Amino acid sequence: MDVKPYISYINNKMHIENVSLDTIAEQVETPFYCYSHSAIKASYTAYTTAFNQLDTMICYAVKANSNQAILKTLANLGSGADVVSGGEIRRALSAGIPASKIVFSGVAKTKDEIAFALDQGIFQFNVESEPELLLISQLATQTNKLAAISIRINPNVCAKTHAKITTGKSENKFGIPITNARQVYQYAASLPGIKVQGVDVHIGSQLTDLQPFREAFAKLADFIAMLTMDGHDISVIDIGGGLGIGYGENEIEPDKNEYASIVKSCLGHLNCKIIMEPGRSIVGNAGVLVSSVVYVKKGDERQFLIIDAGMNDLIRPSMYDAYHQILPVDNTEQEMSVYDVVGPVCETGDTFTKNRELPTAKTDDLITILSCGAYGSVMSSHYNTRLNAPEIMVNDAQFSVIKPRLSYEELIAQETIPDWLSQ
Ligand SMILES: Cc1ncc(COP(=O)(O)O)c(C=O)c1O
Ligand SMILES: N[C@@H](CCCC[NH3+])C(=O)O
Repeated sequence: MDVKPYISYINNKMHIENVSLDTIAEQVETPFYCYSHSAIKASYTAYTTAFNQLDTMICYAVKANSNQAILKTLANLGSGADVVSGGEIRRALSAGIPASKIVFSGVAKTKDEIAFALDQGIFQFNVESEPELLLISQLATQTNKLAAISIRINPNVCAKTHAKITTGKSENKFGIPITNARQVYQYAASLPGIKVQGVDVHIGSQLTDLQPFREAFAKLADFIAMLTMDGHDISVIDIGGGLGIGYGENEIEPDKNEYASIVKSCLGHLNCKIIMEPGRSIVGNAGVLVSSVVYVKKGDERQFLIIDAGMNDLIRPSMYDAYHQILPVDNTEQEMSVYDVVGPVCETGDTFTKNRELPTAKTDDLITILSCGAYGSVMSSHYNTRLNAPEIMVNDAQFSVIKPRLSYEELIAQETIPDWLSQ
């Protein structure tokens, strides 16, 4: 029985590809993240297939999951990287993604980060403000470099997604309002050390309705036509990321072919290189979080399934009220119970779901939280001095630990007590 591509029940045990999750749990201990190498490859390839009629470069959004093994998987497929910090540039380079395929987004690029990116020779800066543009120009001029830039346009489009991950409305901090972007392009063209090569847009994340993309890309096409009339040579269009995934059971995912045809119909006639920055839609459904039941606690009104993964491991439910499917690793239990699934952290918000009907569970049973490959491990913390959930990658019948669990000693050793405090 297939749960997601490359995640299925074989002999009543949930498997990622051909490895049973309980086999991994015996060796690694819960909680842990587990990713399917083949699922990542399949979603990347779905993009290249859908976009095969356009000149495209996929720059995987590193923020979604920046583990070196994930980046290496994508580097091997030819992917570039969309990065938002000097740290992410270093991660991408270290996994073998060449600087010539790196685009640098983000509203707060610092002097050091810009200098490093210039030094490495990245493909382009996606500029988000005038002061940033000036700083890039100054740093490029000082080092005799030419910085290729796109300006991120804020098209003031409603992305119809969660308010906390909407980025293309005028009240959001991202990009330059489309209403004054034309002047900013003129300003950019007047600056030394700057090569204006493109236009960039990213309106939000987890978009399941494609209409907002159509709206944004149509605005972008008109805007590019105006830039061309103004004498700018626009050869690159960065359409950002944002394509959503199915989190619910049997939820239909937005179709990549339909997305590609929208891009083609809105922007194809401009004959530019199309950059895209997908994150979640590459890794989101390729990963799960596996956890054990610690206790089943009966309250007056509710029954709590207390598990050993917490909001420090996966913050999406507490932060965005995000829905994640929860399934047992062993699916033989037929009886159902209603639970609030909660973690060990001392916060009421450490709740994965409320009133969810799940197979009746007991201490030590393994459960899986699905769709955790994106914005899972990368957003985790050590809150409550909890050790990180290790990350595992499965490839067919083999699996490898791609990030180990730190020990308590290693965790505590990251801090120092000043001499003047020691007695
Ligand atoms: C500039 C930029 N590009 C790409 C992404 C990746 O988005 P997603 O993971 O929704 O594809 C984000 C995150 O929303 C982003 O801010
Ligand atoms: N962290 C968000 C996505 C943010 C996208 C980054 N621009 C999530 O978990 O859904």
